Amino acid sequence: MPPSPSLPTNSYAPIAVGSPGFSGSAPLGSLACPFCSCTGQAPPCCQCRETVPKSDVRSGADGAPGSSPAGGPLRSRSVTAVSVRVPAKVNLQLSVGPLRDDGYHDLVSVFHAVSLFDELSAEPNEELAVRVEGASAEEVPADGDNLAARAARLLAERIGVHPGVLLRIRKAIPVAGGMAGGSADAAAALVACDRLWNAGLEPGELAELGAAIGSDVPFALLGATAVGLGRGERLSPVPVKGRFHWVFALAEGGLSTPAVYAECDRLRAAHGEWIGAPQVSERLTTALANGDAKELGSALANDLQPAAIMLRPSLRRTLTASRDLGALGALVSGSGPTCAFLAESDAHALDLAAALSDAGVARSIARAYGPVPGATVL
Ligand SMILES: C[C@@](CO)(OP(=O)(O)O)[C@H](O)COP(=O)(O)OP(=O)(O)OC[C@H]1O[C@@H](n2ccc(N)nc2=O)[C@H](O)[C@@H]1O
Ligand SMILES: Nc1ncnc2c1ncn2[C@@H]1O[C@H](COP(=O)(O)OP(=O)(O)O)[C@@H](O)[C@H]1O
Repeated sequence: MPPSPSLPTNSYAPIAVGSPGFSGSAPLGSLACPFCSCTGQAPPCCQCRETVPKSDVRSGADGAPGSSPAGGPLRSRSVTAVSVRVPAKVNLQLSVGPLRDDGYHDLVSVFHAVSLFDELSAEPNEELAVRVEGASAEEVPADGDNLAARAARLLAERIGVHPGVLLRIRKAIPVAGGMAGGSADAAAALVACDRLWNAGLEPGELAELGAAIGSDVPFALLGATAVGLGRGERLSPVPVKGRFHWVFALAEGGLSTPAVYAECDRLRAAHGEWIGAPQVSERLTTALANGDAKELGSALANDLQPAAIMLRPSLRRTLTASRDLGALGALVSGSGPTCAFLAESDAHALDLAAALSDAGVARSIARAYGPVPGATVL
């Protein structure tokens, strides 16, 4: 793990990765559900049982709603296969601080989990093995370099078992698309293997292992909407009212995350920009709390966007087209090259998706809504 970062000054008290309070802890000192704006109950609350489809509500192997997806009570019966569904993310705000000595940047990253899911199943096997299928499977390593395999190995080392597991991954999240698909699969592998091997780790312990794999893995475990500080791994849930509707323009080929960060540093140096500690946008968090899509659309911001456009100039056309077609907001998702567009409603998202498809500015178009829960045992 990289050394502890200096924190930006804002009102968010991050949940320490590794603490038992990692999952479902509340921001701003109140007990709040991360899926909606209610403050009276631990999640899932009465409200999101209504607003989140039943299949999105976290459930344990016994199907009891509300039991912890990542961890949960140690089970004594042996498990033969575990399937986990895990969402993609879009960064609603991605503010990048100066380059740190360890090669990372301090961030304010407002993560938002959306209903575009990879699925991973884990079953006993003699050795650690990976099979990948689905969209762009050929671009994903099917060996020990797969982030899911690395996560399973790390968990096995931690609990002292042989990593005998076959991981089957069905990809729907674009590869190297800025939607954290690899991190999602690593999170799914942690949850699945924890259950398969009866490890019973606390959600915070899984998050700590996840952070050692990649900065975005703890969020893929937590899901919903959360502010990530440090390198993005120190999370605080953000209250959201209702649901937001998104259209994603998937690009041909990916962008390398380290290359985009390096280009961001290069552009800043070339412009002689002074970079201070990033701050959470109150305008954005207020829009989320109020369920105000119009306001959220104009508060979206990504410091990596100029770098992504520099490395992939065609993204400028994609973003411009969406604004012309009436999106409430548009931005590059994380390090790109996927672009995210906010719609007013489900019907508006359908129209926007059709118009973007006709405009021919993307390899393919996907629709999704957020927030949704993190890695969840099916
Ligand atoms: C940019 C973001 C936005 O959420 O994700 P993507 O959009 O690519 O999915 C993240 O910061 C990516 O997180 P993740 O993909 O887990 O990155 P890591 O494996 O931890 O780091 C890969 C590399 O990205 C750079 N990096 C990552 C995180 C960070 N806070 N500062 C950095 O400079 C470093 O060069 C690092 O070596
Ligand atoms: N399970 C996985 N799914 C996707 N990519 C993976 C996986 N394991 C390793 N990778 C590698 O990680 C790189 C980044 O992938 P991904 O997480 O999808 O992108 P991003 O960091 O832009 O969100 C890919 O180029 C791929 O080589």
